[in-house]
Amino acid sequence: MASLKPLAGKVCIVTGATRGIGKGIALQLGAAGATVYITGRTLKKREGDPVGGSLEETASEVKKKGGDCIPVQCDHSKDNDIKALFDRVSRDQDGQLDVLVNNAYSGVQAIANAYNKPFWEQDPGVWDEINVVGLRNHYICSVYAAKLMVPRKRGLIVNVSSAGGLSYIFNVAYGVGKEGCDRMAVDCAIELKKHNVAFVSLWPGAVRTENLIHIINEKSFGEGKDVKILEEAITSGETPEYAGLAVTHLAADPNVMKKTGRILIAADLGNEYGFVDVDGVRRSSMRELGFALSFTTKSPIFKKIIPSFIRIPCWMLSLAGNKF
Ligand SMILES: NC(=O)c1ccc[n+]([C@@H]2O[C@H](COP(=O)([O-])OP(=O)(O)OC[C@H]3O[C@@H](n4cnc5c(N)ncnc54)[C@H](O)[C@@H]3O)[C@@H](O)[C@H]2O)c1
Repeated sequence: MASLKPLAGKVCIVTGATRGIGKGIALQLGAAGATVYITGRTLKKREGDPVGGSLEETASEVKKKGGDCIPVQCDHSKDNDIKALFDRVSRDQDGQLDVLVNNAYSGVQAIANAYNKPFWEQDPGVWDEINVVGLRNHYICSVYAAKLMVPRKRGLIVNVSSAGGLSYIFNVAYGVGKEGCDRMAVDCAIELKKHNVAFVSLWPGAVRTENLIHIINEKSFGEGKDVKILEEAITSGETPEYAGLAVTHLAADPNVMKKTGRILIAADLGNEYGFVDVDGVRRSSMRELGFALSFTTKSPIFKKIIPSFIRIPCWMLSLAGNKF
């Protein structure tokens, strides 16, 4: 009997999947029936690691959800490791790669440590901590993925980005990196379109990852009203699997090429495809007027009184970038 799972027979790579959003995406792709290659530097569980997470643990959880998961140790700051990953997938799968999720990120702790410090007071190395894995590596992975996808005339590449690509959040190196992720999706999509390969940028909302929860417990962001609001947004935020549901629905969408070259907000995809978070919560998009006003004015009343279908159009959102 044919499998009913929507991604049966699809081959996916999720980079940086030992924990956090990468793990959430791997779990959902696996549950949807895909063969999922996951990458990271840590193969086995490390005792005493305060954040935790390993390739073996993610692979075992993906398998429990019924997916096929292949862990590949890969340091995404090393070009040779990245090339070896794509060589392996090509060899194993006879050149088939359907989905690449560029998610690996090494900057979360650095961002927290530098919170509220202007760029000139930060160690300039923070740029590399954030953008070598979080931007440069995404480009290199995309080159190798496109080499596999273009001849087969199908595929989907997703950059995991954030609203930091639109306007200032956290720090300069973060925002420039996120805007780079978004622009990479837009520009690569122009060149890939005639080959029927889609490239999008995905903005999750605040996500309660293991790493961020650890950082909050350690008080790495410091103290103060703004920190409290940030911490509340994270602790009540999306589960890491919500971004996974977004990617899974995109990967299963026969019309995904209509979305190529665009920035997609995870909660907008939840509304469009009709999914809620794995904890049962309907997530709000930053494009919902009530949500946006409540967030900017720090007053929950707008979210309560303005219906969620009243939305800010995307063209108006881009004005918040304020670059002209
Ligand atoms: N957490 C949030 O609230 C949130 C919201 C929106 C967007 N995002 C974005 O999602 C992405 C993932 O963030 P996260 O919060 O899950 O981060 P995280 O720190 O929890 O996880 C990052 C993953 O990348 C891996 N990694 C780091 N350096 C690596 C390297 N050199 N080689 C291989 N793997 C490496 C880590 O081991 C881990 O598996 C980032 O682009 C982040 O900006 C996060």
